Amino acid sequence: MNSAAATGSTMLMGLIQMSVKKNKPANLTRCAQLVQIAAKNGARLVALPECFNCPYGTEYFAEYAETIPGESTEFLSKLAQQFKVWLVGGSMPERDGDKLYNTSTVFSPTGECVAKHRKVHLFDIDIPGSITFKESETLSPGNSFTTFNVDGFKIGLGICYDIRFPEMAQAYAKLGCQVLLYPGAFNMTTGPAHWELLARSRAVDNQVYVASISPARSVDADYIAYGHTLCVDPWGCLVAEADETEQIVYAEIDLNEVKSIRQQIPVSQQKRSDLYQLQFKK
Ligand SMILES: NC(=O)CC(=O)C(=O)O
Repeated sequence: MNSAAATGSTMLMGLIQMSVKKNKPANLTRCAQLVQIAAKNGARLVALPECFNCPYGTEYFAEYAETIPGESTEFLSKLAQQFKVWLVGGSMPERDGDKLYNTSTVFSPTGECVAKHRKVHLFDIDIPGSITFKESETLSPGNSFTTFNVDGFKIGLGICYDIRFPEMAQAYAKLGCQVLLYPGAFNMTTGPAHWELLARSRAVDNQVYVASISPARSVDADYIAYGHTLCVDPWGCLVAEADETEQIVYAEIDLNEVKSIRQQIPVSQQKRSDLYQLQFKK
C-alpha cells in the first residue's frame, strides 16, 4: 500500500464516457451497467457525462426534460444506493415550471441528493462555416455555485461551457475545493482545440484536480461529441484520458498532492489584492 492510501488521502474516480442514444430507457439501462462496472472496480465516486439520458441538442431538451426529483434522478438515487458510490449524474434537461435548465445532480451512497447544479454559462457560440449553437434558445441559466464533500475532498461542480470561465473555477478554489468536475460535451471543432487545454489551465490556475466527462462520440448524432474524458492533476499533468469510444476512465486523486503543490508554489497566498480581486456577488 502506498503512503497516500495508508493515510486515507486518496480516492478513485470512475469517469463514465457513455454512448448516449435517443432512447431514454436504453440510456438508463446502459448507465446502470456502467456504474456497476465502475463500482466493482473500486470507484468511490462515479461521474456521468453531460446529457447522459438524452441526445445533446436544443431540439431535444424540451422533449426529454423532467422535473427533479423525477424518473431519472430517482433512478440515479437508487443506483448510488445499490452500488454504494457517490454518483455525479452528469447532466440532464430539467423542467421547472415553464423554464428548462441543463442540470447536474449528485447522490450519496445512501441515495440522498446532496447537490444540484444548473449550468451557469449557456453555450451560445457562432463559428461561421463550422458550428452555431444557442442553448439560450431553450434553456435558462443557473445562478449559483455548487459544491459538495466526499471523504475529505471538497468538490466544485460545473457543466461543460462553465469550464471556459476561469473566475468560476477560481471561486471554487477560494471556497476550498481541491477537485472540479465538469460533465461536458465539446464538439469536433472546439474539442480538439480546447478540451484538454481548458482542463489543464483550470487545474494549474487553481492547483486542483479537474475531470471533464464527455459522452462517447457517435458519428450518427446531430451533435458529435469529442469524447476524450480526462482527469488532470494540480500540476497540470494528465492522470488519465479516453479516446472517443465508450469506456470508463479511472483516476486516483490525492489530497496530499494538492497540499504539496500548493506549498511548493503558493500562488493563492501571493495574489495582489491591492491590484485586483475576485468578487463574489452571491
Ligand atoms: N457544449 C458546451 O457547453 C461547451 C462547448 O462545447 C465548448 O465550450 O466548446
